[in-house]
Amino acid sequence: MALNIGVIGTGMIGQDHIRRLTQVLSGVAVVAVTDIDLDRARQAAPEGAQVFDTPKALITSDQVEAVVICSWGPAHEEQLLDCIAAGKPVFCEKPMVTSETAARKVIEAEVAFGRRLVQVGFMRRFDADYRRLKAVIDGGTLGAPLMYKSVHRNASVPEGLYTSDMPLNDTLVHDADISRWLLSDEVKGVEVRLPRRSTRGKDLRDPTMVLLHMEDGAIVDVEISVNIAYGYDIRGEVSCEQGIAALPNRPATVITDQHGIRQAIPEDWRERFIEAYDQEFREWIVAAGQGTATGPSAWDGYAATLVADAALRAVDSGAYERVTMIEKPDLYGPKSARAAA
Ligand SMILES: NC(=O)c1ccc[n+]([C@@H]2O[C@H](COP(=O)([O-])OP(=O)(O)OC[C@H]3O[C@@H](n4cnc5c(N)ncnc54)[C@H](O)[C@@H]3O)[C@@H](O)[C@H]2O)c1
Ligand SMILES: O[C@H]1[C@H](O)[C@@H](O)[C@H](O)[C@@H](O)[C@H]1O
Repeated sequence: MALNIGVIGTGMIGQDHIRRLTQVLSGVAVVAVTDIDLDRARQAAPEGAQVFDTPKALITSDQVEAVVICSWGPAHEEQLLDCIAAGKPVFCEKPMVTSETAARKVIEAEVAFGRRLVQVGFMRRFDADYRRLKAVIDGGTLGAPLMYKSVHRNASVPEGLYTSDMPLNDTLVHDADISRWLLSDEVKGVEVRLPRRSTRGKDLRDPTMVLLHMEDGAIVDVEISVNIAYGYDIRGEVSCEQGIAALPNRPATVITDQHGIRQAIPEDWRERFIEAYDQEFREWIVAAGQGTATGPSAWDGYAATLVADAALRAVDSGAYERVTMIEKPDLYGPKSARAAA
């Protein structure tokens, strides 16, 4: 029997996830959709799916067994809390929420419910290249990780919708999460450096350099550009005591013509992480079918939110900003990040 899903938010990624849930993956059916733009929801609705007027009506509908949230970050808190109140497994796109207070409310609600329901859309953890990179680090043959370089480049971001805090509370959250996961460690402090602005970014603070200080002493340098023009370029290199481990270049057809010899670069996240998104949903469908969630948790969403908040403070203060986490509830596994890895 297929798991009946309701999708909230039918913009770019909502439509892409509806495509994979209806055309790529099995064991699942999209039976309901909603968006504040109801016309967009109607256009995106797969055949036979009901269009709901509000997220709450969709979440509480008897037809819907599990929910996928693809609305804007600031809307996630209320929708997540409604899913938890309804006891329904929920996949929530990153950022889980956009403030520490909201993140703690989600954690408190899930802990009170007593079972994991939330998976956050940190798809890099499902990417085969990142998984192989982590296996090398965890294998220990290169010794302890000392530094990690995370390069995060978007060709462009939607003007007007992508606002000045978003390099830190929408884009950086991926690098924060993947750093914690790859290094099996928590972030204890954040610094931000602002280079000369790109004129392509107009009013945006772009590019941005962020230093994440990890508990074990490793330092991550994150280089974010959200208007780099040439494509979606994600790089990662871990520098260890006895060697370097890096993400490979993505294989792409080698084109030779009058302009030279070249390989195409993905246009955006949909292309670069297509297999990773498929895999994150394969794993989500299995867990949601059992009434729970695995994968990146509300705790991971909380941790990334704290890093984003600290980075935003660091922009204002120009100083090192500490990240202070609450004690990890048992629901989210071992207290130490290393034991949890
Ligand atoms: N994991 C990834 O790589 C990845 C990639 C893209 C986007 N995202 C995340 O997915 C979310 C959506 O991004 P997008 O690029 O699809 O944006 P988008 O603007 O294209 O789509 C968002 C949609 O949500 C709708 N919406 C906003 N608030 C709503 C509300 N309160 N209730 C119902 N509908 C609402 C909007 O009308 C819009 O149709 C964001 O949180 C973004 O950070 C993640
Ligand atoms: O919402 C998107 C998405 O998360 C992409 O993966 C990221 O590269 C972008 O910077 C962000 O705006």
